[in-house]
Amino acid sequence: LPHLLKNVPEEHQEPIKQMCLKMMSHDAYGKPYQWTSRDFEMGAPLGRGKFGRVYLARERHSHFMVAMKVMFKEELRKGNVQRQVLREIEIQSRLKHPNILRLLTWFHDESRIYLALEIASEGELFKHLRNAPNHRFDEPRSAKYTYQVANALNYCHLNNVIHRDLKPENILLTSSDDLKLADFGWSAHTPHNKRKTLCGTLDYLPPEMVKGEYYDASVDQWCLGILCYEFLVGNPPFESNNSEITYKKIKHLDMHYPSHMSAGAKEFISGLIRCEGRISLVEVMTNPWVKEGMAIRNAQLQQQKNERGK
Ligand SMILES: CCc1cccc(CC)c1NC(=O)n1cc2c(c1)/C(=N\C(=O)c1ccc(N3CCN(C)CC3)cc1)N=N2
Repeated sequence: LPHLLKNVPEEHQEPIKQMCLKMMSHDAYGKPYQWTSRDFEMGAPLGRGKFGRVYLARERHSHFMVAMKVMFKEELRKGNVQRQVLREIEIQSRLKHPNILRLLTWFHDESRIYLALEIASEGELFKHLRNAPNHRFDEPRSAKYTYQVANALNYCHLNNVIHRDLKPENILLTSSDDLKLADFGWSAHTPHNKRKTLCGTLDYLPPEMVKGEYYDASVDQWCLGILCYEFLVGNPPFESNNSEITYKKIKHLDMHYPSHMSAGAKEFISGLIRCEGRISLVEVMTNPWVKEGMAIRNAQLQQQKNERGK
């Protein structure tokens, strides 16, 4: 709760506490309060994914705002993804971290499943990447976001979860320029040595997955390297319009660094995009290029805030 309240002005904190007490409350028989869609007023649509739509919604009594993700059971059954959604719910409801989108509660009726999620008011990160000058972020901004994703992934690994589907489309941005890892549909509990059915974008797949070999949590370090490269360059390093070529490039680490990239960034990324001996997530968070970049980004934002405040 404290981290949810951190950005909330004093006078609004009480209704939120009431709502959270209701969430954690139990009736006389110890049964937790059962939420239904009637507890919420549905608002503007925020976005849509393959299996769901997300709307702004407001809890009737506390006026607490949530992002309500609505999925149709029939669609999930047809797409054969019910198990994934249940795993997403089970995993995301347990994870509590400032850079992981909170699943506040969930419920269902005869035809739909509802996930009441934390709001990220700046939406999908990849839209900000595409709209940035030259379709790429500067090094301080890329370093800060890389730090925050590493922090979230490290927390996941400490909780025996690997995300496995890291990409800009699955990351949301808040109004305080913080990232939120969302969409744990492909996450899994470690140790997880089963083969993963290939799906989604190939650009982020590590060599061990491309070759169908066994893999461990370090796949998330590889994906973090690809993500950081995409922040800095605007596209992932092995991208091509032919999946066979993408596979080959991944297997042979056939990539190049554009001239605008600093030596610190290149050296950092090459510590992640490699077959063996990827640097750990803690080493990512203590890397000089990452730490200095993050400090510069936060100082720039503070400067902008002071300017606005004048
Ligand atoms: C159902 C949608 C879906 C499917 C699959 C995976 C995911 C996670 C990324 C999701 N989204 C999801 O779960 N989401 C959970 C969420 C969430 C999505 C969200 N915000 C937005 O989607 C959003 C979009 C655009 C936006 N504006 C666009 C125009 N700008 C000028 C101002 C800002 C502002 C907010 N907050 N919590």
